[in-house]
Amino acid sequence: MKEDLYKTIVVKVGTTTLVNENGKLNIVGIEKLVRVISAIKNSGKNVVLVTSGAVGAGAGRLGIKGKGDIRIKQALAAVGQGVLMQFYEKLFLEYGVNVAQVLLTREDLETDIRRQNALNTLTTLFEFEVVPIVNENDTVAVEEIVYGDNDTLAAVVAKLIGADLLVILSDVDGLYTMPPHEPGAEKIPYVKEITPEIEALAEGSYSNLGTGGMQSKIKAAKIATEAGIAMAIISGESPTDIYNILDGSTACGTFFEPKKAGECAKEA
Ligand SMILES: Nc1ncnc2c1ncn2[C@@H]1O[C@H](COP(=O)(O)OP(=O)(O)O)[C@@H](O)[C@H]1O
Ligand SMILES: N[C@@H](CCC(=O)OP(=O)(O)O)C(=O)O
Repeated sequence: MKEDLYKTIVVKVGTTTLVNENGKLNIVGIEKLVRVISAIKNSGKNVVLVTSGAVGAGAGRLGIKGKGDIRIKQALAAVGQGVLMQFYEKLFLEYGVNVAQVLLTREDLETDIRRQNALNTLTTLFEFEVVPIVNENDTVAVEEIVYGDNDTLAAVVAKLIGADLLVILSDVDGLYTMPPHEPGAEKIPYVKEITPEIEALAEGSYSNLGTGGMQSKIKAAKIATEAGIAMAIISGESPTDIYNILDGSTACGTFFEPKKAGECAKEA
């Protein structure tokens, strides 16, 4: 891994990578991810893991099917968040990496004093060489003040901590010209600029588990690249691709070029 290309990295993992369709945890997938993040951490970089999956894991634990209304989702998240953290704790500890749970709401990141407190906590965790594991605080985030998708949350956190790379792991290995289950869909390997044409390609989620689909990932890419942060969408099945990205490759999944300082975003 190149030492100086990317120093602070945010890795976001979606429910579709963490939880099987039957609601059980994807043990092999989570183990692979934890191993990669631990290796990156041990190479001396700062890493934040933004994890989804609380609602999905909670539904699996209680044997509840379907997404349900907001009240049900909040209760499921309260159950599933503990399930996820217990598993992350166990796996990261095997590699000698300490982790911390950080639950945030949009209000926390949009209120000056609370945003500063969140930043202080995250930078202090870096000083202690801890990997912060972030999720939205679903139990208290109600409709009007919710991000609702962790892609946006991950981009906002990346901007807050001055990250230089955001990697989004999904059940799809990048942005396609149309939802990948449609015949003729082709992967777009490199996005220099997020134009309205690029935005128009992205649709919502087609799975029972995911939230936001490709639309929220492109929204995240806009926030990140406009803040000068590179972003990649890669398959959750191959987290080792992150090593290649850290070595400077832009050939994995879809790579979004960051804007350079002084470059202005074009009006839509
Ligand atoms: N243009 C597109 N390219 C790729 N995926 C797309 C596109 N439009 C919609 N999608 C959908 O976005 C999904 C990924 O988002 P989502 O279901 O929210 O999963 P995650 O749990 O990774 O956040 C894909 O499985 C795909 O069906
Ligand atoms: N905060 C929610 C995740 C919301 C979300 O964005 O999900 P996903 O589309 O799977 O990344 C949870 O933990 O279930």
